[in-house]
Amino acid sequence: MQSLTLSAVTKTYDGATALDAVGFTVAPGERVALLGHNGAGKSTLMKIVLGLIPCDSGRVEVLGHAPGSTAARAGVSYLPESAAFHPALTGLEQLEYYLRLRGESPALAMRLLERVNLGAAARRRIGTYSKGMRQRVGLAQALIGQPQLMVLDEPTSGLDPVSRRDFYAILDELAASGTAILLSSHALTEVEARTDRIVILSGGRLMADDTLAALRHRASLPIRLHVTARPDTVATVAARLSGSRRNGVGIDLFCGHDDKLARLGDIAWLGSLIEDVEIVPPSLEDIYSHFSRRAAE
Ligand SMILES: Nc1ncnc2c1ncn2[C@@H]1O[C@H](COP(=O)(O)OP(=O)(O)OP(=O)(O)O)[C@@H](O)[C@H]1O
Repeated sequence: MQSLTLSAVTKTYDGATALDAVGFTVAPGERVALLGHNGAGKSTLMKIVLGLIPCDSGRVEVLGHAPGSTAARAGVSYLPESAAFHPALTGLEQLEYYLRLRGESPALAMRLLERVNLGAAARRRIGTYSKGMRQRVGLAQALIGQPQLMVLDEPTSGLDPVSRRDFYAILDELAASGTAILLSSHALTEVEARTDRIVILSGGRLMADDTLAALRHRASLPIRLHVTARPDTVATVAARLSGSRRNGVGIDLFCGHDDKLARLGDIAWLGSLIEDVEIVPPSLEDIYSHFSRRAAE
């Protein structure tokens, strides 16, 4: 059974279409990134999955149940983009409060805070926390009850690079134990490395739904071969590798997937004139622009 199934989901606000026949699935243990420009429909989709708003038509199944039903809510957790907490409560008190609301033992609060690296600050008021620390309280809250599906709306905005890495390490652990994760983000570089599948929305329509490798293949964008020549050979190397672009001792060649090996052969042929070569595939940013642009055409 899929953890989340959306099929032909459509939603309009006062006649304006926010989601147009969107369909995709998230399997247990899968980490899926939901990408799209501002207004693409990401938050609308998440609200429908959480059962906060209904869709106009289509089918949504959350852990095999209707969104917002008691059974679905028991297995789903949510982290909004800017989690707001009571500034006068300590992190520990806030977590104990959420645990009681979910019918769990408040004694679990400290363990959850330690898991998100907030053990030392647990007895400080949330009003004194940084934005990153508040976001981690939000993550601790989302971990209550070992959710089977986590819905995370731009979860790493406001986190520093180390906190982001720690955050994704926790998501990896959860996914490894079978939790399905749907997260929206504008930080494409981090999503590229830390998710299994990419869903791209544009103007409420689904433009792409696949692994990064498959999207890369479909987009067939040029691959960059970055060649570093020895300082005294750069002009010769640039001339021999026709179609290249020079930048100091670096020389860039662009080629398609199918002629990559032939181009690498040309480079290898130059032997000791070359110091190094790096293969740079199109980034998620390039792929995202490709599929989003297609939507506008
Ligand atoms: N309550 C509402 N009433 C009317 N229109 C709405 C409402 N909520 C969202 N919309 C519209 O629906 C469209 C999709 O909005 P949504 O918030 O889902 O996009 P998003 O992808 O989450 O954007 P962002 O990245 O800015 O959060 C937008 O055109 C938005 O203006």
